[in-house]
Amino acid sequence: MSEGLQPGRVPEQNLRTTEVDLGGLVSVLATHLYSTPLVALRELVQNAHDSHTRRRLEDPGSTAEASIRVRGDAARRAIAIEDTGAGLTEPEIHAYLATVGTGYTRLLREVTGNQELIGAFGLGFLSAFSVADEVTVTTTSHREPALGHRYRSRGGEQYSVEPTDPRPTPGTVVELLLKAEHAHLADEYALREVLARYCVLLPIPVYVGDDEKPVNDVPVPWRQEVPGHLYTARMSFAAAFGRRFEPLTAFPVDPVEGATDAVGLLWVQDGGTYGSSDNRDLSVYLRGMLLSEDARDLLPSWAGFIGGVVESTRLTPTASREDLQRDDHYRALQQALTDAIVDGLYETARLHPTAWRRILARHGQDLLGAALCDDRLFTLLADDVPVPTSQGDLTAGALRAAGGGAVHVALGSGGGFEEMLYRAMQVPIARGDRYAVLPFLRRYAQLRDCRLVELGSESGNRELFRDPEQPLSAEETAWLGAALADDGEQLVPARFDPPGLPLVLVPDREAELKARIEDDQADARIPSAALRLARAFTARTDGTVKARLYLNLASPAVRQLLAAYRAGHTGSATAAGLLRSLKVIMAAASGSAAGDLTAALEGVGTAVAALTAAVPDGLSAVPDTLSARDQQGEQAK
Ligand SMILES: Nc1ncnc2c1ncn2[C@@H]1O[C@H](COP(=O)(O)OP(=O)(O)OP(=O)(O)O)[C@@H](O)[C@H]1O
Repeated sequence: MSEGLQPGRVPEQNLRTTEVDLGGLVSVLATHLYSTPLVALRELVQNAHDSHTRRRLEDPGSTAEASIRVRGDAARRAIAIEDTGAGLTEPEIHAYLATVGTGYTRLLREVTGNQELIGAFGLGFLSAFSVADEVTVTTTSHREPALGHRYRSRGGEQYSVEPTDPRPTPGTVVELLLKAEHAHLADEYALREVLARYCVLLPIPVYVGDDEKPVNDVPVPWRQEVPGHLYTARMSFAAAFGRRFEPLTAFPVDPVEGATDAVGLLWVQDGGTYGSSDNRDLSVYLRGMLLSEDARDLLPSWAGFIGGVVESTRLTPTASREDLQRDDHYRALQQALTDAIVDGLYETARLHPTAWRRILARHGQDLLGAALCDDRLFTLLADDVPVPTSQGDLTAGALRAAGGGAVHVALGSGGGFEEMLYRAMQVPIARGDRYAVLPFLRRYAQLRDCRLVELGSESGNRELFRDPEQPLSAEETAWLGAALADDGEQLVPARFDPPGLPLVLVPDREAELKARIEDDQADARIPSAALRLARAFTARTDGTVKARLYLNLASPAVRQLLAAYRAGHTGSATAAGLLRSLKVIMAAASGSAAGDLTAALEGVGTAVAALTAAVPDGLSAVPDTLSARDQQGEQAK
């Protein structure tokens, strides 16, 4: 390292002061700091609110009614924000309002420790220039009620202050002459809607236009002292706040000693969710002002059905105050919210059975996934959450009872021979291909000590396909395998019903599932915790056996075939070829691809031709060494 680059070695006489290009800085702060022009409104209402708090601290005897009124004048393309707070003296205008990065509010909070004061950075006022061509501030300080001052600026870089008539009572009006592209902000309907959300937690009433009813008059449940009506208050707040969905239930967020001071309300939203849908909706307030309308990352990823509002003084906003620093407190709040949801769902199950039933019906799929991500939820939901089955939604307990003590789950996407058999027996089968169903039932079976029959896996099929009474010799098995099975198929001698069915091909659903969840796309569709579990379960299959070919040794056709083979009957190869064709045709009919259907159909014709070719000549058998084609050739001659 050269000497000049070492820290702390710059000679004193070389030190220069950094120049600020004020115009550039103002433009960046005013137009690029915030993501939406609506933030300017929030900042100005926040200043009005701080000014009331300041007035209360400095002038406790004041009898002035604290209120904020926002007016829109579409014809003049103007908005005015009016408060009856502390006002500003002329030196304060220069020192605080017109000095970027310095505000009185932060000083006041540091001196008084008052946590209701919102302002911190001394930047918010600049946002007015992001929406307005011209900003006028007319103010009278409560310290000098006989004086009025008017600040005026276009663009924020230069400003003027001139004396004017004092306001009738101390306070401030900030007037914005809007830029053409922001003219819509002057519409009072729009103002009402925006301010109702931004100001819902502010204690001072905020009015729009000449309204007599403030936009923030919805009682805040966690500030109520009427425990008797608390649930009703929570539901009304959630209904007023949740824009997209009705609430099904609502529960509190309470401070956690040593972890977070956050308070608020969470609710379960109406409106169906699916495994992959994410309607998490959380608004975060800091000292009463809306900081983030989409703080979904504070909620657990499995909680796609939760909406809510929280406020905390310990979260640290970014300078734009539209997002939060990911610090220790943020993480503590994440944990607290997860716990609040779990506790809230327990409370709902216990105290509000009707709501609980609706939640289970609406969000069954999401809850299956949630149960896999949190043990407490698994305990709560294991016996209540509906599982999709071949006979509609059933709880795991009902599935188990109907399955004679075992829970049956199909790994495939419906259909298939094994499912058909169970349907005939009236046993409901859970849809293992649906989101979270299979890992949920595996966990259920493990914890509740019950048998899980996975149709489509080797072990599940063993339930259907019993071992043969007499095992085949290795030589016979090899001959049958070569004659009947295609690549990736494993021949399994067995016994099953009905006896008329000689063989059936069953794809290995576990191998199919493995291929599906190892697909890159799975990451986007399935929450990671559920995916991890599912992958752990399919790790036990290597996927080389794609299908099992169960051969029914109880079937007369197969018995006959074996007898012919054992007797060295020359027609056994032809008969085996016929069964092979039958296998392919049946698999095609049940929707699973196996072998070449056209070749199989041709094979039937060839076999029939071969078996009938000898009859006219009175021959009892066709030479075994000839292939079907050769036989046809012979015939043609
Ligand atoms: N309506 C008002 N009444 C009285 N004083 C005001 C008003 N609006 C702004 N001020 C004064 O101007 C200062 C600067 O305001 P500005 O909005 O830029 O920053 P802030 O509110 O202090 O901090 P932040 O950037 O965090 O909002 C405030 O600290 C306050 O002293």
